[in-house]
This record gives sequence, structure tokens and C-alpha cells, in this order.
Amino acid sequence: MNKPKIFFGFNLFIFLVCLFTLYKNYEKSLYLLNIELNRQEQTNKSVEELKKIFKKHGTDKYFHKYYNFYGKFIGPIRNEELEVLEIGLGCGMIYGPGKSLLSWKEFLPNSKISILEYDRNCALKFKNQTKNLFIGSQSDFNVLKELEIGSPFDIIIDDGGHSRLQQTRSLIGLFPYLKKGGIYIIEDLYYSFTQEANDSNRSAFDVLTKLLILFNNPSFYYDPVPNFKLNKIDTFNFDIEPDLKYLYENVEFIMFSIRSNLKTLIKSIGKQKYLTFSSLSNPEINLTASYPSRACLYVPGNDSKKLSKIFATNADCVVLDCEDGVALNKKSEAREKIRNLFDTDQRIQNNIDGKFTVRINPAETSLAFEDIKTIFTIKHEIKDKNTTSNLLPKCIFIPKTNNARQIGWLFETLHEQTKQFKDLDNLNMFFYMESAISLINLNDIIKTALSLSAEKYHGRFNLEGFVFGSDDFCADIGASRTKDSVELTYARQKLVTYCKAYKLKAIDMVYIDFKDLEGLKMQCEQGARMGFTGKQVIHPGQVDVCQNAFTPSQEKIEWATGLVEAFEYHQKSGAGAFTYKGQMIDMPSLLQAKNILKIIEKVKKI
Ligand SMILES: CCC(=O)SCCNC(=O)CCNC(=O)[C@H](O)C(C)(C)COP(=O)(O)OP(=O)(O)OC[C@H]1O[C@@H](n2cnc3c(N)ncnc32)[C@H](O)[C@@H]1OP(=O)(O)O
Ligand SMILES: O=CC(=O)O
Repeated sequence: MNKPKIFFGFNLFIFLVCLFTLYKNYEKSLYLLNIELNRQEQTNKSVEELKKIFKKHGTDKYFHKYYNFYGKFIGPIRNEELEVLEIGLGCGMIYGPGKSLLSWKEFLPNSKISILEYDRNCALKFKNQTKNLFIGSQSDFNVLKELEIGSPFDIIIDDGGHSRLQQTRSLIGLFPYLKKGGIYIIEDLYYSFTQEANDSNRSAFDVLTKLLILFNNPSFYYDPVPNFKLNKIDTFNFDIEPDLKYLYENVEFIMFSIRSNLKTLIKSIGKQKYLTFSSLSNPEINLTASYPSRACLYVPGNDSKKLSKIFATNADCVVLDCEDGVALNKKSEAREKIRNLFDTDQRIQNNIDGKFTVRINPAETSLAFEDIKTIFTIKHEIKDKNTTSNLLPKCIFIPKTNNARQIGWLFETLHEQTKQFKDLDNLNMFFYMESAISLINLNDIIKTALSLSAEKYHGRFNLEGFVFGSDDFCADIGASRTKDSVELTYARQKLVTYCKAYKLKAIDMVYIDFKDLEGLKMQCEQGARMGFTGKQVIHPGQVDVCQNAFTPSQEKIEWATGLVEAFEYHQKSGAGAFTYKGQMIDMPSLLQAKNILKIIEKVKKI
């Protein structure tokens, strides 16, 4: 035998086997990739379809953006014959009852829907549309036992009263009636943190958390929000309570079905229950809006020439004004011109988020009512129903907010005027602090806005921040303006502190001497050092100076980047405090450094 030939033949054989294996693996990867792509396509399709269905029927699931995870988790099985139980028909809802029932009937065409509802009269109206109609309280174990007749369920959705007792008892009482592999969803878990929901020591949120801790496995946790993570949990050690044992043994996967709008959630918690949360969550949940507000440029709404300039400015925010920049006899002209812009200009429609905003007149005045009526309306709705979503302003500035009552008026008026436009979810808002009484009432105003929005209007209105109306404030307290603004120090500091406590933006005062760019620069830098997010400007020439001052310098960015790296290094070696560039560094410095990096990230995106 010729040895080299055998050797060559053997090598060729090995080579061919490798080639074949490679090819097979390649085929398999392609196959898997295809499955994954198909799955993703299916999921995206389901999410889009469900979004349309929720919107069409007007359920608040649309405002909460729940189509995102319902589409993802239920979408793939939507054509199967499922047994679905939903708690709550929405009988007390502003939008009327039965909206989610109708949505499920459309989205899950082959499924049977059962309902548990507390309000008998309301429930009976839907008898013919449900497979089983159970009437009674979701926190009454005797009522819950009756539901065994309809069981086992593939999907149970708790969209009932949302109180702590209701959510926990239903979870414990109904979980045994869930099919193996079924899905149990609790909506609006955030409600556990509100005052009204406080009817039990333990919330469903606590139960789920406890289970997560018991599982001690991060894969049980579905993380709907970036940066929102459980802290290390292996230090916890406690016995399983008897009624959690069943859940512990049977739960396979936990997903926090908190509203997708976590920002509203956290704000609605405010400070009162924050401890519960911070034991769970990373302290730097990103709550500030996804766009910066360094320069907010006022443009009088009646001034066509100035309006024609708004697309040329690189200001982060343009405030189309109906208030002080517009004379009384030009108010209606301003409204009409602003409305016309939103109706007709494609550029405003393409750039709607945060950039083009409207300042109306003060709440509770007939001027404000007319502003809302004219501007928050859709003239072209009939023309093309699918494109109406872009036609309403997404952000509104409300001056002279002095007390909580005005906030009630504002929300009610906006809601009444716009409720037919289902698109208007998450209208961002800036309130103005421009009087002594407004400064005193700040906490009350913020808390009212957050809780009213979360609990009554389902996150439809989103308090984004406050603007300091310095000139009106000075007039109100009888102060005289000085170059270094010393007379405003207390008000500015208080406003920034309150805003930051509630994770809101704080917009600093106007520099009216618009030709003095040196003076402007100094005041901008002073505001940025105090913690303001941005500043009001009145002239296009002020924009760059202002935006530069509110953009962290290269030196600051390098400092922050280095500090974050050094912090991580020292944490690993067990040092809480350490020296960095000659300064003592601990957690607060880290958070400041991260704030700088967050601003930069946002500025880069625009
Ligand atoms: C104090 C508390 C508050 O409430 S502040 C908010 C209420 N006040 C306002 O909205 C005022 C906004 N600003 C203005 O109306 C103007 O800037 C004032 C101060 C009147 C000065 O205008 P004007 O005399 O035209 O200035 P200018 O000749 O230097 O203007 C140069 C070009 O820029 C334009 N311009 C000016 N301001 C704006 C603006 N705010 N938005 C858009 N464009 C603006 C001017 O029209 C002028 O354009 P052009 O070069 O002539 O084509
Ligand atoms: O509205 C603004 C002010 O400075 O006053």
C-alpha cells in the first residue's frame, strides 16, 4: 500500500465529513434563524393587530399599551380554542363597560370568554356575550370557589378592582383553576402602591416578589423596562407561607404585568411606598423623558413670520404660544394658526415628540378653554382615519398653575374635549410655577397631577416637568430683578428640588435681554449648575448658547465615564468610598456621573 495515498485519502475523508457537518449545522442555523424570524414577525403582527383592536373598542388596555405584552404572549396562540377568564367588565370606567370583552372576542376568535364582575346590573347586560358570567367579589373566597365550574382556564386576566386584597385573593383563589402551562395576568399592579388600594398588608406585587425571591432565579423575571432589575436576592431567607406554597410549586414563570408606562407608575408611587420599591429595584431607573429639553424657544402663535422659522431652529423644544407672547385681540388668530400647522405641515407631524409644543392660557379661564377646544381637535380626521394620530400636539405647557383644583379642571377639560380621539394617550405636560402661592402649593400640585393621571385618566396625562415663570414670580412677590438673580435663589432651588424629587424636568427662567449673549451664558451656566434641565428662550439667537450650557462639557463626560468605571472596579473589591481625581467618591457621585452620561445619550439621539 502506498502510505501517502492512504494518508491523503484519510485526510480527504475527514475534510469531507467536516464540510458535511458544517453544511448541516449551517442548514440547522438557517432553519432556526428562520423560525426565530417567523416568530418575531408573528409577534409584531399580533402586537400591531391587537393595538388596533384595543383602540377600536376603546379599552384602557390601549392607553396602558398592554397590547405590547398581550400581543407577545397571547398572540402566538390566538387562534386556538382557549378558555379565558377576565375579572372586571370595566363597569365604572369613563369609557364604558365591556370594551375589553369585545376586544378579546375579536382577537381570540375561537376562544370562550368567561367574566367575573361585581356589579350585577352592569354584568347582566353582557350575559349573552360570555360563556360563563360569574357575579360577586373577586376577594371573596366563596365566590372564587364557584369559578371551578368554568375551569381549567388557559388564561386568567385580573383587570378587576386592583386593590391589594382583591389582587392577592384572586391570585391565591384562582391560580389552582389555571391549566398547566396557562397564563395568569394581573393588570395595573402599580395600583398596589396607591392610598386607596391600601386595604391589606400584602399586595399581589409583594406575593410575586416573594415568589421571585424564593425561586432565586433571574430567569423568572420578565424585565419590561431597561435598567429595572432586582437587586441581589440571595440574602433573603424565610419560610413559605401556606397559601403561597401552591403558587411556589406551580408557578413556572413570572412576568410583572405592570403598565408599560413605568414612568407614571413610579410617579404615582411618589415617596410614600418607595421603600418597598427600592428594596427591589435599581436606584437609577431611568425616568426622565427620552428627549432633552435644553432650550425651549417661545414663538408667538399669531406671528406667521416667526412661525415660518420653527423648522430651522435646532432648539430641543419649540413652544407655540397662546399666552403672554400674544395680545388679547390676537388670541383666536394664534389658536387658528397653531391648529393649522398641526393640520397641514408634514414636518410638524414627523417631529411631534416633545419638540413642537403649545402653551395655552391659564387653567380655569375661558381663554384656556378656547385654546384647548381649538387646538386639541382634529379637523382632518374623516379624511384619513389612519393618519390622525400625528395631528394632536403631544406636549402642552400650562401657565400659572397655582393650586391642585386647576389641575382637576385642566385634566377634565382636556379629557372631555379629546376623548373621541383615542390616539391622545400620554399627553406630556409642563406646569408653570410663577407665584408665591404656586411655590407653596408645589407638592400638592404635583401629587394631584400624578395621582389623578394614574388613577382617573389611566396615564393619559403625563406630568413632564415645571417651568419657572420668573418675571411673573418677581411681580407677585414684589422683588426687583438683578443681574445675578439673587432674589430668585430660594424659588429656583425649591423648584429644582421638588422636580427632582419626583423625577420631573425643571426649566429655568427667561433671559429677556436677548442681545446680551454673555449675560445669557452666565445665567444658563448658573441654572445648569443648580440642577435645571433646560431654559426658556425667546429669540433664535439664544438657542445655541443655551443648549451648549445645558450640554455637559467633554471634560465632564470624561470625568463621568472614568468615575463609573472606577466605581465598578472599587465595588468589586469591596470599597464603598474611594478617591477619584483627588475627590472622595461614593454612591451620590456615581448617580451624578450617570446623570451626565444619560443627558449625553439623549442629546446624541436627536
Ligand atoms: C417673560 C416671560 C414670557 O412669557 S416669555 C414668552 C412670551 N414671549 C414671546 O413669545 C416672545 C418671543 N420673541 C419674540 O417675539 C421676538 O424675539 C422679539 C423679542 C419680539 C424680538 O423680535 P425681533 O425684533 O423680530 O428680533 P430680531 O429682528 O432680532 O429677529 C431676527 C429674526 O428672527 C426672527 N425671530 C425673532 N424671534 C423669534 C422667535 N421667538 N421665533 C422665531 N423667529 C424669531 C425674526 O422674525 C427675525 O426674522 P427675519 O430675520 O426678519 O426673517
Ligand atoms: O412666563 C414666564 C415668566 O417669566 O413670567
